[in-house]
Amino acid sequence: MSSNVVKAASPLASAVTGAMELSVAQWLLVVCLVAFPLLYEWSVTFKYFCKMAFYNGWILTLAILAIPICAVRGRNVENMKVLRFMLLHIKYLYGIKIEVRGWENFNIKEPYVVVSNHQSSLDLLGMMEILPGRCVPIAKRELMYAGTAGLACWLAGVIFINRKKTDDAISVMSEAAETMLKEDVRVWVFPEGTRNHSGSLLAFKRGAFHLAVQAQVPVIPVVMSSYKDFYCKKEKKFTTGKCTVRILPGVSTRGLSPDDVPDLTDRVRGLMLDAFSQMSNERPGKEPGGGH
Ligand SMILES: CCCCCCCCCCCCCC(=O)SCCNC(=O)CCNC(=O)[C@H](O)C(C)(C)COP(=O)(O)OP(=O)(O)OC[C@H]1O[C@@H](n2cnc3c(N)ncnc32)[C@H](O)[C@@H]1OP(=O)(O)O
Ligand SMILES: CCCCCCCC/C=C\CCCCCCCC(=O)OC[C@@H](O)COP(=O)(O)O
Repeated sequence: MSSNVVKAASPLASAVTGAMELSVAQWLLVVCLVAFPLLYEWSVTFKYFCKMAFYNGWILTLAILAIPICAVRGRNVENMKVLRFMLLHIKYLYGIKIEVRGWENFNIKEPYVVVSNHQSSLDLLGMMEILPGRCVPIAKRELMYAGTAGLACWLAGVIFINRKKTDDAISVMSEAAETMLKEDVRVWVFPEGTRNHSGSLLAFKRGAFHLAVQAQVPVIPVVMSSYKDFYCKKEKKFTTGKCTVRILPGVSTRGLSPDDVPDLTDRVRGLMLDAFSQMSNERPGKEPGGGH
């Protein structure tokens, strides 16, 4: 009888002894494996940091794959296609539905300058969704030093500007005007010049419009709807959601001179602000015609 009791208790006993034999590192692993999913579901903030860390980490990792493919061509705008195809799936990983309107406005053979609003690094998703052929973004110089992503950007012909040195930035953009025409390249600029998640548009810098006037090419405004429903840096919120990207009709710059740039800038910003407000009113749960 007593030997039976000993036998019955032995699996439990050996499990307890086994558990006690776990090293500190193994215990930590067990706690992490249990705590991580619980915390992820329970804390909106924890989820936000995990999703942002993975977003950046995944881009840096994808860049490792992109670099050797792009290196075959050397620094070349055609490499932008490689980056685009590498990044297109991220919206599925994050459950972000992107609806595009106005594709027909990109049906222009000649080069043009795309200007779009800049809410966060997530803009990369909307940008890659619609990026036209032979189109490169203008980016702050700091991005060039973002490890593998910086190198991939350089190989894809991204134009880097030093925002701290206006003269340098202007001369890089003047060079870009020549390259656009000589090499049939389109340029994507964020005229707000920095990320802005205030729910509106900042004042526009004029570089993009000088560029378009110098090259005498149209400006095509692109507006991405507010991410407010699924992403907010301040509240540390990042859920799934929907974003609408609208490509507006091109604005001609033919015959315009540098003196017309302020007016052109205001006109394009006005068009984009109208579209942005309209799209904010269309957000699910909002009455059409209601406020933001
Ligand atoms: C797999 C791996 C994938 C990796 C990811 C890949 C994707 C990466 C995507 C990356 C996305 C990254 C996204 C990003 O990184 S966004 C951040 C970087 N982008 C920008 O900043 C672009 C927008 N900025 C501008 O256009 C600015 O105007 C610049 C930078 C040019 C100067 O700004 P600054 O603040 O220094 O000066 P200012 O604007 O007060 O201008 C001063 C005066 O100069 C005049 N002026 C301006 N321009 C020109 C010109 N061309 N010819 C003649 N004149 C010109 C202008 O009218 C003004 O005069 P006035 O009017 O007051 O008399
Ligand atoms: C070994 C070195 C590791 C470095 C790690 C760097 C982490 C960065 C990782 C991945 C890069 C992701 C590419 C995201 C591209 C979007 C860039 C972006 O949105 O830049 C912001 C810029 O428009 C405006 O800048 P500010 O709002 O003025 O600030």
